[in-house]
Amino acid sequence: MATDIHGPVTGLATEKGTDKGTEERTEQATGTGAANAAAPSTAASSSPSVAVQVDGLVRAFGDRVVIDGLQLTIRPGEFVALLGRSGCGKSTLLRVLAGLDREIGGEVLAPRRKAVAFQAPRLMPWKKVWRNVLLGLPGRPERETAVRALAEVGLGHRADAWPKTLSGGEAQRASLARALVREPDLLLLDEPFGALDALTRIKAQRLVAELWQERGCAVLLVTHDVEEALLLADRALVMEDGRIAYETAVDLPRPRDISDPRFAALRARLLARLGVTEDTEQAAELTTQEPEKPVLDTAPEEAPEVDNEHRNTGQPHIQNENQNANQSTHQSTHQNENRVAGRSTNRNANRNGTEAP
Ligand SMILES: Nc1ncnc2c1ncn2[C@@H]1O[C@H](COP(=O)(O)OP(=O)(O)OP(=O)(O)O)[C@@H](O)[C@H]1O
Repeated sequence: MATDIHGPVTGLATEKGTDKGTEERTEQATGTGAANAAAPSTAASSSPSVAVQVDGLVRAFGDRVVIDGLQLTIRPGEFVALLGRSGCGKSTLLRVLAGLDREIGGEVLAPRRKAVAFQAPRLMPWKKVWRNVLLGLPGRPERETAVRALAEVGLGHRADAWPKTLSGGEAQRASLARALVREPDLLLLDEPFGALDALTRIKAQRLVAELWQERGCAVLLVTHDVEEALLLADRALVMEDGRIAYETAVDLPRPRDISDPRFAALRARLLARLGVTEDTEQAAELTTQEPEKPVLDTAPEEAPEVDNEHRNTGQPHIQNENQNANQSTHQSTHQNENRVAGRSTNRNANRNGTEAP
């Protein structure tokens, strides 16, 4: 499975057992920028309460500091949405977490098993769909492994198709199958629905919600869509000035209903925070009723249990408000076109005939 070590300094990856505990498949990377790339590696730490821990992350391109002392914690199984204005560094952060960018400062702790799905499905046109799904997997994975993953996203019947014969939604699902086949403890999604039409997008959101609930992995979803964030996530973050400037728990029952006044209130508040609200007065009123929590001014009520002697950077922790959000049980994910992300133990039983995108 995924074994890449990220960061300019290699950390020690641990794989203590064969069970799926995220805490036992965690890797750490530390760095203080390219200048310190030869610093000694640190031992990987593990904690049952943390899937991702980022302390003081810095990423600059030339003179331009895009990520500037960022702090982030994601719990195992937590679904987090990352919002922010274009160019604020969301994809850069995701690439760091994915281990695709090593020129960093600060410390990053992430599961060894992680997978990324981008907005563009990035399928190799000269390989059949099932071979695309297995791309990059170590060993000699069997076709059946790919077919199973494809079946999970409703594409089992297209295993032998060529990528160019897939629709946009099908290609995105194949990309998702490629991520899932890695059995990630952390699934990184970079605007995966951005290129899809509205209906396909809704179906794809449902599919991701169902897969998340079945798999139980932590998810970080980069999106520009506030509603999408609120439909899917336990917690929504806003990135600004190279940091997580704001976060809010999405403490709403699933499946979410956009007509729920609490949904509307959260939406207005997030839009206001992003500076794109159409109704500034309403947002201001809502903000007054329930004040925003600027992350960097918030005392850590529940500091994540990170057993890491290198973790004390003296920077404030991110408060996490979503202890139980992904533990709630729900009946169906298809009650309403505007509802997504219901928990089901039997996905097929709850699809109510609705096809995946
Ligand atoms: N390899 C690179 N070299 C130089 N600059 C880069 C590189 N990658 C990203 N940047 C710059 O870093 C900034 C953040 O980029 P990033 O793609 O992370 O933003 P984003 O928040 O994901 O934007 P969007 O929402 O538009 O996708 C941008 O100004 C971008 O131009």
